[in-house]
Amino acid sequence: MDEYDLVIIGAGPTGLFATFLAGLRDIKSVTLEALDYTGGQIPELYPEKMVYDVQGIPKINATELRDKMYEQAKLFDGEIKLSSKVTDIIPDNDEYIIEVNGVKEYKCKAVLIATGIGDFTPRKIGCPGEDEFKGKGVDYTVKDITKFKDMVVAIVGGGDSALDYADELSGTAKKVYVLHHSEKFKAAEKTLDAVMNNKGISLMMNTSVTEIKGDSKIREISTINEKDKTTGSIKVDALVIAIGHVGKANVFKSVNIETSKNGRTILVNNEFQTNLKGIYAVGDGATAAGEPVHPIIAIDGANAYIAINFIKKYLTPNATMFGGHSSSLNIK
Ligand SMILES: Cc1cc2nc3c(=O)[nH]c(=O)nc-3n(C[C@H](O)[C@H](O)[C@H](O)COP(=O)(O)OP(=O)(O)OC[C@H]3O[C@@H](n4cnc5c(N)ncnc54)[C@H](O)[C@@H]3O)c2cc1C
Repeated sequence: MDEYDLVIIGAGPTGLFATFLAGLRDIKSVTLEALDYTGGQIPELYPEKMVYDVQGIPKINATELRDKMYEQAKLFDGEIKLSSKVTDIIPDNDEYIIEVNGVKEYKCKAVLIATGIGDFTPRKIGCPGEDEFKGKGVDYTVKDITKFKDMVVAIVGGGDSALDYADELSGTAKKVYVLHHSEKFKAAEKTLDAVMNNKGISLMMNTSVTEIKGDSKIREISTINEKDKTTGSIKVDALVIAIGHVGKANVFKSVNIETSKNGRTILVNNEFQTNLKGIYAVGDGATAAGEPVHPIIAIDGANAYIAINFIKKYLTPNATMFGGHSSSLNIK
């Protein structure tokens, strides 16, 4: 069994930065990622979007940002293992044994959980036809806009993802509908403005999808107005269901890690330690307040910086808390 000081679970933006930081602080680490690629939400949910809110980078394509994060993570030869889903964390005296894909693979002194929104299980509508037409016109993300060229597309949802997709697709699709079950959207002001001012998008408030119909592919959706209960139908070529993910803080059966009331995030203290000694959590899937207040790369990264410093102190009690400015470290 390979032994490490630290096992980092998840190679999304937070896990990648933590990998770099562990190297910066001379912590022997391995990062385990369930998927066969790194970057977490970026490749999964917005590979083609531009990102503007990373310090020092005015504007960058999300996939390019992920590639740079990977390059940074590998600066100190930090080990990153793909297709490695952590299925359990087993206490072993003061250490932990990490089970990967059902097999006990690693032993470590500390664990940093950076599993974000989990394994990207999309929330479903739960109507007839949803499973039948999945992949035959029913999608849960938009990864390639060109796939929707000249199509009539209905998008279900009222948050940032749904409205972003609508705005993006309106330039490529023939027609875009947004169906939202309530009368208020839950999106950022700028996103909302863009959609409200986009004449290519038809907004259908208080509207839910009740059935998805078709033959070898989707042809039509049935709808209901939640307020006056009138029913209707729309002929569509594609349906994008963007109503979030079933976020569930990872449950590792051999340890009882405390989570928020809704079970979606792991609770941490101001050192990013969970209720268990030696197990830390950071990123979109960890919070002191129940829900992540700022689920963005810069904040998650800053928190990873603090977490790694506390982990360093945990592993080496006489180490200094701050490892020094990177510009002073003579990194080759
Ligand atoms: C549409 C959209 C646009 C966004 N735009 C921006 C933006 O412009 N700027 C910004 O700063 N932020 C943006 N974000 C948010 C940003 O992507 C997240 O804050 C960030 O991805 C969180 O990183 P994370 O590593 O904590 O979690 P995640 O990105 O969710 O990554 C977690 C990783 O852990 C892995 N994992 C889960 N369980 C296990 C397991 N048991 N074993 C091994 N691996 C596991 C997952 O496969 C995943 O790769 C956006 C998010 C979305 C959805």
